[in-house]
Amino acid sequence: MESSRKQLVLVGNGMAGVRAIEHLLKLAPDKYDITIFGAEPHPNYNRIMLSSVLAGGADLSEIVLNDDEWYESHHITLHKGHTVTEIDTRNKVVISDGGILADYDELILATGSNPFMLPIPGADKEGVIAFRDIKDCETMMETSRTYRNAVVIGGGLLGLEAARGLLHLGMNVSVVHIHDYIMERQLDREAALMLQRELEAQGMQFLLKKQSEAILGHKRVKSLLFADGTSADADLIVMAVGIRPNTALAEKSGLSVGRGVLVNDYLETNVPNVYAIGECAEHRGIAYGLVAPLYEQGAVLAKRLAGAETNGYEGSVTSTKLKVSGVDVFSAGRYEEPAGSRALRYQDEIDGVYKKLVIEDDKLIGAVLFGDTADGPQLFSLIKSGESIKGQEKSLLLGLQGGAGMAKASPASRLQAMADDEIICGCNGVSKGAIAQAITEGGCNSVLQIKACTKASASCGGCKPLVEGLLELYAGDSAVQVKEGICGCTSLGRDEIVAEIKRMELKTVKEVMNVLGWNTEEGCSKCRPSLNYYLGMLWPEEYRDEKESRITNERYHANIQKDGTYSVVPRIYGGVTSPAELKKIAEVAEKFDVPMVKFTGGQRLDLLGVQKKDLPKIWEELDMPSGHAYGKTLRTVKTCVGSTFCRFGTQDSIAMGIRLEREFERLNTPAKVKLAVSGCPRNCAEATIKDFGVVAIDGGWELHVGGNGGVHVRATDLLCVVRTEDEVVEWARAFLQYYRENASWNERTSNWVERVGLDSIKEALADPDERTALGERIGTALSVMTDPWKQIVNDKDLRKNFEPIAEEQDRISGGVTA
Ligand SMILES: Cc1cc2nc3c(=O)[nH]c(=O)nc-3n(C[C@H](O)[C@H](O)[C@H](O)COP(=O)(O)OP(=O)(O)OC[C@H]3O[C@@H](n4cnc5c(N)ncnc54)[C@H](O)[C@@H]3O)c2cc1C
Ligand SMILES: NC(=O)c1ccc[n+]([C@@H]2O[C@H](COP(=O)([O-])OP(=O)(O)OC[C@H]3O[C@@H](n4cnc5c(N)ncnc54)[C@H](O)[C@@H]3O)[C@@H](O)[C@H]2O)c1
Ligand code: SF4
Ligand code: FES
Repeated sequence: MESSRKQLVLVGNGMAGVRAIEHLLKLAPDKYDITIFGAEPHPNYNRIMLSSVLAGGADLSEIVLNDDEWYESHHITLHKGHTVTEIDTRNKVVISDGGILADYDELILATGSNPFMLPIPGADKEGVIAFRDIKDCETMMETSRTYRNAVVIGGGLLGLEAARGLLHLGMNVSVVHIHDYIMERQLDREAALMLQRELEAQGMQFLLKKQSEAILGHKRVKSLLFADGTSADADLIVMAVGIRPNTALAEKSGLSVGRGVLVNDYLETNVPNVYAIGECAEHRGIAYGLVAPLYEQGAVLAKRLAGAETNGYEGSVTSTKLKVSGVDVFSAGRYEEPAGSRALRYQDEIDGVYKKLVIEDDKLIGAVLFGDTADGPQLFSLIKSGESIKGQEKSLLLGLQGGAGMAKASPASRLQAMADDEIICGCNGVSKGAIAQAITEGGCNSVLQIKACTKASASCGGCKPLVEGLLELYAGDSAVQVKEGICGCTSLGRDEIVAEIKRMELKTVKEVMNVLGWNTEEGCSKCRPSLNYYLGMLWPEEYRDEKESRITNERYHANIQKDGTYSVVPRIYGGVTSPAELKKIAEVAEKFDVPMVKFTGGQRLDLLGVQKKDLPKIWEELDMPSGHAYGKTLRTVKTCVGSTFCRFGTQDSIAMGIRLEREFERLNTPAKVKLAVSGCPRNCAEATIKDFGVVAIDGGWELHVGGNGGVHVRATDLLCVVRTEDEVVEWARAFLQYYRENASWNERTSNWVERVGLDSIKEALADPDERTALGERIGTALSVMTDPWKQIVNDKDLRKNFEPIAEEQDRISGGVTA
């Protein structure tokens, strides 16, 4: 039987197009058979969040907006990885590069934009990319593992967010900008200079007034040459110099195209039954590059397609917020003072606050805020409403005040006066009405619940003050301040989870998720390994470790390398080996054709480039304990030669190091733990950048904690000075157990010590009874830990996990990666 539904085809599986479909499904769920083509091999994801992924604030798996199941459950045919190459508007059919044909009654084009790539010589070299999609994000993360110098061309929103992410990844980052100050499309000079200073303090370098002329290098980029003859070293160049609406398909198909595909207030193009929305569309001369207007367009188009009444789309006023942690920047409307306007400025160089309001005919037409952006959402709503702010200008500049009238009103009465369809969360297109409904009818009583229910505040976070205001307005006393959850699956923080696991004696990951009301069925790559760790830490003797909740390296007890091979690092206590041991390692390396044998920074031998299938055989032949170079556990104890051989040495650092390594090998810890022992204050073993560092002094030992030699170098804090080797071990046991019991999963001691403060740790460990109790608990944990490779080598079933077929199954079923 032929379907009575009309055929709707969407080209472009991105934020604007899919949002329109979501609206349509609510308005007219049965009207259309829907087919979506998407050039990217992913379901619809939140492009905005790519900046957060790069900066370490989110995982790629967390940014999916509509997963494959969503398409299936709404009977949408999704062609992922298919680019539509032709539209036959006469016969109403589209054709993809893979040869798929789809008839349409109505067709939506939502093809987004292409990043603009400067057409300079060398722009096609390896290492020159844009920042637009998941692939670019992955390339940057991958590149940062091998290369040092990154150059971002373009000091706009995208360029600065990319630069911040690359800094987080440990690269040296220079931002090249063509003007004499950054973000000139959103900020005035004063705000831009304050921003630049702040970003420089974070480690970013700026090359201003630079015209890029050529990219040099053989196959891969080596440097960027400027018109003034100077150059910058570059292993990676990210171009962030603006975007161009992606109109090629529309143009080829005979649609009218200006800067974007031309549309009227109903998002109709010049060809009947063909619509365009999102960044590819041009409406009243504007092609937008932010999501809020695209969502507004999507809502109008959905009404049009559903046959519901709509006044059409009349254009949008936009606001932006830079998503860089530690920096608050907000800009809305006209910031550049057009003729006939007046500006009010407030600048506080001590606290780093700058505010500027632009006023025309007694109306607020623009605002720039730096350092204190709390009033941003309210100022933005005044800009949009166009109401008079006469007499209120100064109070608005210095902070919103109470009184009569909208401009003077308190935030609560201001929110009350807003229309229900006014958008509160621009990033996710959530209206005041939708949030109010979630609170009054949906029972949400915290910002986190509103986020889970409506997506408001889930992206840039700029609307959070408004969401909090609405919560206060509608939930009153029942509103609860909930701390940020450990991930998007729960609103509970680490301490609450650990306390509840203990109180209710929860014993499995699944049980914790069920009992504590997880909002996802399977959890995610953040909460699953965390829960696995907390359960193992709390119930060392009973808990059965869940392999599937471990990160990939821990599941295979080996570090996966960039080419998909693995590494083997046998344990060499204290870094002291013997000719016989070296011979054995050499023979194994030769026998299995190991491409590289290398000393690690922690004084161990690393066999690199090993195939997964060979891992059990290599470990069997080595017959040495695992060096645990892959896990969140004790890695190595680095030692100097100490008093046995060194003329400066006051104590036997080698013996101390070996003792500590034998004591704590295999210990599960929240994050990796590195130790070192130096035989005198010259500190050749670099103990003061380790998680637990021991430095010999005359008549005793200094114990140092919380050091880190990685991306964010941190020198240790002195915990205490002790006299004997036994005391060193006693304090090490107490410190490590206290860390195990109180830090969050994946939190290095350096971050933990900073967070909780050294004094609180000293206080907790000061009491000898408490140290003994902690020592006993770590003893229990250590007593149940076994060598993983001994176990695998002797277990036929476990060995099967390393066979190629298991590998393929694992790839298909997916797992946690980190
Ligand atoms: C890193 C980054 C951070 C950002 N941050 C913010 C922010 O904080 N706030 C904000 O408001 N905006 C932000 N933006 C901009 C925002 O992401 C875009 O405005 C928005 O994604 C545009 O939506 P769209 O659907 O029009 O285009 P897109 O999301 O780009 O979707 C278009 C899709 O169509 C596909 N496509 C193109 N041609 C074809 C074809 N012929 N056949 C099939 N598929 C095709 C493309 O592959 C793409 O997947 C950011 C953008 C980036 C890159
Ligand atoms: N937080 C946010 O809202 C956010 C974040 C990222 C991206 N975006 C959006 O994504 C789109 C792309 O962002 P964008 O920053 O690339 O675009 P943009 O057009 O806003 O900024 C590009 C910047 O590059 C500079 N530039 C141009 N040519 C240059 C050259 N040859 N050398 C050096 N600098 C040069 C420009 O002066 C400008 O400041 C925009 O629509 C933006 O709004 C928004
Ligand atoms: S730390 Fe002191 S004892 Fe150890 S090698 Fe250096 S100088 Fe010698
Ligand atoms: S405005 Fe960005 S998350 Fe709401």
